[in-house]
Amino acid sequence: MEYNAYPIFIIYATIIISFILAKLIPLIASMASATPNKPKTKVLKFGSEEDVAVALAKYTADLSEKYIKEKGSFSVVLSGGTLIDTLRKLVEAQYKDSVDWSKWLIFWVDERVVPLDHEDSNYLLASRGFLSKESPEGAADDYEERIKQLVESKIIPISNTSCFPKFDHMLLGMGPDGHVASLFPTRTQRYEKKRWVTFITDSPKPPPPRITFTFPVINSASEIAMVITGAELADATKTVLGGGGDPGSVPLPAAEVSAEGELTWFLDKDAASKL
Ligand SMILES: O=C(O)[C@H](O)[C@@H](O)[C@H](O)[C@H](O)COP(=O)(O)O
Repeated sequence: MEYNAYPIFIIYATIIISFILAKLIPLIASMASATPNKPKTKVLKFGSEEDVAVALAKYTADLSEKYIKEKGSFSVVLSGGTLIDTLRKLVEAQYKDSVDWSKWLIFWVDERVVPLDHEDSNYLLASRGFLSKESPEGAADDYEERIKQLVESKIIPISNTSCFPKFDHMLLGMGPDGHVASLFPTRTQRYEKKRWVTFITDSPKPPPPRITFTFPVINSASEIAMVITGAELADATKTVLGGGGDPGSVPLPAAEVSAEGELTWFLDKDAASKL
């Protein structure tokens, strides 16, 4: 009787193919579901504004060391308002001498179009606590032109993803209405998609004339810290982070912030009280 090895071969082949498929299918499924480079968001809750200030100083000093080691400079974009005071720990002894300030490139995410010595100037606020122009439109054009010069001289890179300037670290505040920078819920500047810097002449938050980075620039940053302290921000924080807000309503500007690297929310107990 001729021994037919054919069925045995089929059985072995079926076993081997089944084994390979059992390994491959989960791998293909995980690769298909993986979201390429999905930016990360972290929410850190602290007991007090003082605790936020301590953590924010360490976070910023660590990023400063990382980026200066990687690229020889550290481009930092600051919001105005209470953020500057919450950065106060960075100029205390622990970091004052260890941070390589000479490699920092400091920018403002927005500025009030007032003389640099005006009480409302973010520059004055930062130059006091931490570091004016013709029209708001002219100031916006000037600021954008200066950033373009820094991009041309390769001091500020362009994001390969967005083709907008890519800052290392942005520190943003938020208003009770959910605005960030000078991008307000009820103003059109929040929808600007081409300009790097735009202007507003009727800011709901005084003073009315301001210039501001646009969302394409903000969302091209490597790291963004949303520094949110105080009970007056609890509602907006809940709307953005706690799934609040009316279904179908236009998201708050703060909800549209994303970083190409990591977005970290620093909340004190009061701001996080409704989460
Ligand atoms: O120039 C500004 O006013 C800021 O850039 C603005 O976006 C600020 O960060 C928020 O309004 C929060 O301000 P406070 O921290 O002062 O509440």
